[in-house]
Amino acid sequence: MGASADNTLLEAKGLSVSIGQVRVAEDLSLAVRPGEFWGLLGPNGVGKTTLLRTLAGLHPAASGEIRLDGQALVAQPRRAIARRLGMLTQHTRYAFDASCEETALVGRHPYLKAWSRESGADRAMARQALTDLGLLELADRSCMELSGGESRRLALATLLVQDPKVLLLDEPTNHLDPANQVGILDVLVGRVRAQNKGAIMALHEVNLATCYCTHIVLLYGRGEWSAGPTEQLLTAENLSRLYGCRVRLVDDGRQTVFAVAGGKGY
Ligand SMILES: Nc1ncnc2c1ncn2[C@@H]1O[C@H](COP(=O)(O)OP(=O)(O)OP(=O)(O)O)[C@@H](O)[C@H]1O
Repeated sequence: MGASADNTLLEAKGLSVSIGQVRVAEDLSLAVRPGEFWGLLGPNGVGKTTLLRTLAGLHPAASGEIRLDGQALVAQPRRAIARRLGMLTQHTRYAFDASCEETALVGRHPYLKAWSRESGADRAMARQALTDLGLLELADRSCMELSGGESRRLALATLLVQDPKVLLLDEPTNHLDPANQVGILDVLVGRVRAQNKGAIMALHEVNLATCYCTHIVLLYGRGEWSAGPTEQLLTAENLSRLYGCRVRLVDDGRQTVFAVAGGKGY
C-alpha cells in the first residue's frame, strides 16, 4: 500500500471524540505529513490521551474518519497498523521479567512470521536503539529493575525498533531530567526528519514544544480546538486561555520562552 496522493501519513477528517461526559474534540481535522512533528497541548483531563488513543484506533470516535497512509484506519488489520503506527503510552509498566534488549526486540513482533525468531538485523536494530537512548550498558539488565527515567527510555527504544512511519507519543518526557528530555527529543525529531516520519506528541512543557514542534493542536475543553503551524498557535494569549493562568512571552534576544506569570491575583 502506498502513501496518499499528497503524502499525508495520518489524517483526521471531521473527527468528534468524547469519553464519559468529556467532549474532547468536535469536528477536528488535521493532516500529518512527512517530517512534521506535532505537539498536542491542553490542561489536565482535557482529553489528550483520549485523542491519541482515538488516532491509534484504540478508542472509537463518535463521528468522522481517520486515514493512515491514505487508507481508512478501520479497514486495516491491527498487524498492518502496527507496522505503520506506533504509540508510546503515558505510563510505562513492564509485566514480564525480560532483559532490556529482549524488551526492545518486542518492537519487531509486527514484522515476524508465526513461529519465526528475530534475525541478526533485528538484534542490530535493538542495540542501535538502546545506544541512541543511552541504554546499551543496561542491555542485559532486567526491565523490572529500571528507574522511572530508564523505563521511559526503554519504551522509546522499543518504539524506535518498531520503526513505524507515524509516532504517537503520550508525554514522552515524563520522568526525564532536562538533559534527557532534550536528548530523547533530539533523537525523535532527528528520526522524523531523516526518515520522513510524522509524529504527534502530547506534552505539558510548552517551551519544548516551541523548540521541537513544527505544528500544534490545542485542546481547550468542551470540544474546542485549534491546529496549525507552531509560530501561529503558540502565543501568550492562546496559552493563557488554554491553561487559565497568565502566561508571558520572554525574549532574551536568542530565544523566546513562555513563563507562567502567576494566578489571577498576580
Ligand atoms: N475510561 C474512562 N471512562 C470515563 N472517563 C474517562 C475514562 N478515561 C479517562 N476518562 C476521563 O476523560 C477525561 C480525559 O482524560 P485523558 O486522560 O484523555 O486526559 P489528558 O488530557 O490526557 O489528561 P492529563 O494531562 O492529566 O494526562 C478525564 O476527565 C478523565 O478522567
